Amino acid sequence: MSAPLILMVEDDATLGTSLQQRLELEGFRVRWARSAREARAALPGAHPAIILSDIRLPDGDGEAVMRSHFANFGLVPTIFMTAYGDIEQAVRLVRDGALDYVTKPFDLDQLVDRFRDIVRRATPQAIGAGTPLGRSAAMQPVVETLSRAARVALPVLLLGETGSGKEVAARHVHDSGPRSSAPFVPVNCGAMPAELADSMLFGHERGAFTGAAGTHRGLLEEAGEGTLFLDEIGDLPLPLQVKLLRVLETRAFRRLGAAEERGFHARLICATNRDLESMVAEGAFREDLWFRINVITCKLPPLRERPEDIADLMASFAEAAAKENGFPGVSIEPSAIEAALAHAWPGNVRELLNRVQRAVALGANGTLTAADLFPDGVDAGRRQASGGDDIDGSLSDIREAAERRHIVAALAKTGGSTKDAADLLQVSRTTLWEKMRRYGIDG
Ligand SMILES: Nc1ncnc2c1ncn2[C@@H]1O[C@H](COP(=O)(O)OP(=O)(O)OP(=O)(O)O)[C@@H](O)[C@H]1O
Repeated sequence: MSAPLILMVEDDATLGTSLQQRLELEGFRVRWARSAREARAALPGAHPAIILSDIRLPDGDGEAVMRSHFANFGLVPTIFMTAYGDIEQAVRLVRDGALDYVTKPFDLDQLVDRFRDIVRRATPQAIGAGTPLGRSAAMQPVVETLSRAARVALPVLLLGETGSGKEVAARHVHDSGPRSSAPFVPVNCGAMPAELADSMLFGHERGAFTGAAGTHRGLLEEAGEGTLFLDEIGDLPLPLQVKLLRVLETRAFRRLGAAEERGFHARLICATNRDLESMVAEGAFREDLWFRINVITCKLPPLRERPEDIADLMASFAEAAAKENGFPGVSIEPSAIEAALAHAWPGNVRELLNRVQRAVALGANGTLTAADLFPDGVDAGRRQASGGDDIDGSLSDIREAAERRHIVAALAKTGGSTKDAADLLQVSRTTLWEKMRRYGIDG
């Protein structure tokens, strides 16, 4: 795969040069436009993974460039660079579809981390049918429901906290079913600027509105016979909820400005971390749409409720991160697994992935320690896990939780061998089996 392309729009030669050098060092390709005119000329054929743009340009502003590009070619993750005083404009830009803005002078390390995250999220190869969703007891009913869902074309609604793996689950359903060779089209409903949302979803004909220079296929059309994944469906504005409902009822839609209808053939998967039922009760989400999308419902458990998966995920994230950084391999210290098991993971699998990637990239000697994983302090993680200074649970609850964590860590260290884990824990294999059964740990 070629290096991700960043289209940088910046008229300041000094800042532009240092950004270009640093980004290229980090493995990105950079195309540098020094004015609004150059950006407009470069954008249509460039297909950048990310746009990094100054707001004020000598011959215009980045805002106008972004709007016309989004209107004609769809959203591209865009980060604006602003000087003090442009903040109001930057906030408006984010509301209109830009991903974020940074205030000059900004921290380049953080910007590079952000870019990596954007590229990773947009790269589907890390997930799919081949991704083990999890071996834990809490994930088993989820895996079964998703496998059954893959075989039928009914709508699926995925619920769960942010970062718990809803998009991974959606791709899994798509990749495991008969539509796997057709497109999987993810749409972040929360990130669609209101005035472009119609055109992004349904497409438009040339001249359908000011600025519509050519025809544009919308996301419904892009999905073809594949899967349309509507992430953050709870953020879909009410007028669009009405339009989506009509599409689901008639299985047809119309491009903006078009006379004829087109068939909608894709399978629908929706996801949200919001409480749709309460939204329905409050009138913020249409009940009829909720009935339509809520056919097969599946709740992804938060990572803290599936501790048996933590060691597996750490191992696979560490291996991938080592490969990405050109390291021969990484060994994970038991203390790191212990610390991970004690952490509350408010950001779920995404937080684990980010922590492991950072730990592998910055750690030394090919070993991942608890301190690498929690540079902010292992104790901070523990406190969160146990709910601050509250003394919660009896002594035996706490002893059992610690015993369980220890067994999971030993099994992870021995690659699942109960014999070696029993040796490590200095108990008989029978004792180990009994405890595994009692704590619901898979062998
Ligand atoms: N089983 C898994 N195996 C590998 N990676 C995973 C797994 N589950 C989640 N991830 C990774 O964790 C991150 C978050 O997952 P995902 O985007 O699916 O979560 P989400 O619930 O859709 O989050 P949000 O609600 O914020 O959209 C992604 O980088 C994803 O690749």
